[in-house]
Amino acid sequence: MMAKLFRAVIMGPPGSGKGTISERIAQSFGLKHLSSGDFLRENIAANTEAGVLAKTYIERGLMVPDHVMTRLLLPRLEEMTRHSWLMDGFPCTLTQAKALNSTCDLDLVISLNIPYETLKDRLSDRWIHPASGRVYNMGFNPPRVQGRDDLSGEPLIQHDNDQPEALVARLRHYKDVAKPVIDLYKSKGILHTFSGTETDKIWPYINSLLSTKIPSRPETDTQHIPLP
Ligand SMILES: Nc1ncnc2c1ncn2[C@H]1C[C@H](O)[C@@H](COP(=O)(O)OP(=O)(O)OP(=O)(O)O)O1
Ligand SMILES: Nc1nc2c(ncn2[C@@H]2O[C@H](COP(=O)(O)OP(=O)(O)O)[C@@H](O)[C@H]2O)c(=O)[nH]1
Repeated sequence: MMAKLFRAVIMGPPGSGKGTISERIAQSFGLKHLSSGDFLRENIAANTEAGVLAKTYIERGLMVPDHVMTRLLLPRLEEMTRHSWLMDGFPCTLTQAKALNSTCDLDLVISLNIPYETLKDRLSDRWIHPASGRVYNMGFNPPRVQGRDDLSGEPLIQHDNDQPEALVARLRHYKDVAKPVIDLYKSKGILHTFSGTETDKIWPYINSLLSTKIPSRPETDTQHIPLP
């Protein structure tokens, strides 16, 4: 049992490997992987009031407004008093970061810095199982059966906004909104940036950093657990 709970955030542009690396961290260190996208999808599927509202933005390829995100996520994080967690996809604006700040003290922020050409190649080949958010890449981690989710066997889809035409605008938007968030975490001394073109080469550095911060594996439950 770890003496202190560990709270971390992973940031990076679309396609930088946040989800992929989060899963590895969750498996290796027992942190719960919390994903803002998964949480939104669950609220949409459950037809909650916030889910219905969020859907109207997501369907148009827009970010969900800050006040909706914070109202949805912060109460859930406050409930996670007994768990160490890694948050993927939140905060992504300064307003969200300040709101998170007032709820908990983060121990560490991982920022992924991946070249544009790499993001473009990865995303044009990203396939998603919409119900679970499980992600595949035809070269890097292909499904066992082409076009089908490994666990459910259901069809995989591609998102229009993963295609190169939409990517430039998404990246520009990410850079604009993420910069003040990154500056905030840098000023707090908790930011760690990793650059490269291959997740398998970045991973050992993240692994060894976390090994110095999290001495033992805190929980036996290694599964990805979306927020309740
Ligand atoms: N922190 C957030 N603030 C506002 N909107 C968000 C946030 N996180 C997620 N969303 C919205 C916008 C996304 O289009 C949608 C799905 O999120 P997500 O599953 O993270 O997919 P994504 O494809 O946009 O991200 P990425 O490409 O970085 O994996 O939810
Ligand atoms: N070719 C390749 N694909 C990768 C690598 N790392 C992740 N991917 C794939 O790239 C896509 C984006 O990764 P993902 O983890 O979803 O990134 P996120 O958008 O930041 O959460 C997915 O299809 C991954 O399977 C890598 O090192 N090489």
